[in-house]
Amino acid sequence: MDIVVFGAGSLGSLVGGLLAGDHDVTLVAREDHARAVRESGLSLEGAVDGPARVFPAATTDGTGLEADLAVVTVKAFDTETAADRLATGAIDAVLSLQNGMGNESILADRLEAPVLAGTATYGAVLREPGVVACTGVGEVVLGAREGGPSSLADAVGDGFRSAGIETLVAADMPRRLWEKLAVNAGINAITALTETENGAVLDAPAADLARAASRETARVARACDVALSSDEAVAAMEAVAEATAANTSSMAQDVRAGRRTEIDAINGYVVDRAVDHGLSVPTNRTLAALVRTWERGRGLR
Ligand SMILES: NC(=O)C1=CN([C@@H]2O[C@H](COP(=O)(O)OP(=O)(O)OC[C@H]3O[C@@H](n4cnc5c(N)ncnc54)[C@H](OP(=O)(O)O)[C@@H]3O)[C@@H](O)[C@H]2O)C=CC1
Ligand SMILES: CC(C)(CO)C(=O)C(=O)O
Repeated sequence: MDIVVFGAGSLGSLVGGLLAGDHDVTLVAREDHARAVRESGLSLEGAVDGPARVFPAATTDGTGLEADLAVVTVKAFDTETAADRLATGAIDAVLSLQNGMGNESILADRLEAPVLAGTATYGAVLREPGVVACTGVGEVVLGAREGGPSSLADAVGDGFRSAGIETLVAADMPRRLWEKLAVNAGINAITALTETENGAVLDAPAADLARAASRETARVARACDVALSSDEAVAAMEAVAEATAANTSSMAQDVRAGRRTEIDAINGYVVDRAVDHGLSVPTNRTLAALVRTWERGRGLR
C-alpha cells in the first residue's frame, strides 16, 4: 500500500516506521524530523521487533499527496488542518488513530474518502529528530466509524498486520471509542493537574474523582445510543490505570512540557454531548474548566 502518515510525531513515527517495513510510507512531519528522516532514515528503538532503521519518505508539506491510505496522528486540535491539507490530494481512505472524540467526523466532513475509526494502545515517544521509541507494545483497533463490518477495514487491518503491528478489526468502533474516552476522561486531566502517573487514579483521594468522570462519560455514551455501562467504563479505566500505573499520561506530558492539551476532545467533548442531551456532568465540567484555565494562563488558547 501507499500510505501517508499525517502528523509524524511520537505515535505517527512509530506506526509509520513499522508500516514502512512492508509498505511505501510518506511521513508528514515538522521540518527537523522530516530532514533527519530524509538524511539518515528513521530509527526505531525500544519494544518492537523488526528493522531498527527504515527509510520512509518525509515531507513537511501535507498538500497534494496521493495514497491508498492516510493515517492521521496529529493531536486532536490539529485535525481540521490535517483534513484540509489531505483534501488537496488524492487519498483513497483515511484512518484516525487519535485520542479523544470528534476526529473522525471532522475528517469525514472535509474529505470525500471513507474514514475509518481507530484506537492505539502502543506507547510511543519521539526521542529526537529521526529517532522514535516504542515504550509499550499495545494494539491498534480499527473499523467502520459507524460500526458494522467493513471490507476496507479488513484490508487496512491486513496491511497493518503484515507490517507487524498488533491489529484487531472491530465491528463495534463507536462503543470502543466511547470506552477509550471514558478511560482518558478518568485518567488524563487528573494526572495532568496533579502531576502524577496513571496509577494515582487508583487510590484515594483521586479514585472517586476518576470513577465519577468515567461514570459520567458512560451516561453520556448511553444518551448517544452507545451501550456502555458505568461499571464497564470504570472497569476499563481502572484496568488501563493499573496496566500503565508507572506511565505519564499524554495530557500530563503536555502540561509538563507547557504544551496545549487535548482537553476539548476528551472531558470537553463529554461536557458538550451532555449539554446536547440535557445531562449534568459536574466532574468532567470541572476537570475541563481547570485544564482550560491552565492553558489560558499560559497563552495556549
Ligand atoms: N504517543 C502515544 O504513545 C500515543 C498517542 N495517542 C494519540 O495519538 C495522537 C498523536 O499523539 P502524539 O504522537 O503523542 O503527538 P505528537 O505531538 O508527538 O505528534 C503529532 C505531530 O504532528 C505534528 N503536526 C501537527 N500538524 C502538522 C502539520 N500540519 N504538518 C506537519 N506536522 C504536523 C506535530 O508537530 P507540532 O508539535 O510542532 O505541532 C507533532 O510533531 C494524539 O491524539 C494522542 O492522544 C494515542 C495512543 C498513544
Ligand atoms: C491510555 C492512556 C491514559 C495511557 O497513558 C492514554 O491514552 C493517554 O495517556 O492519553
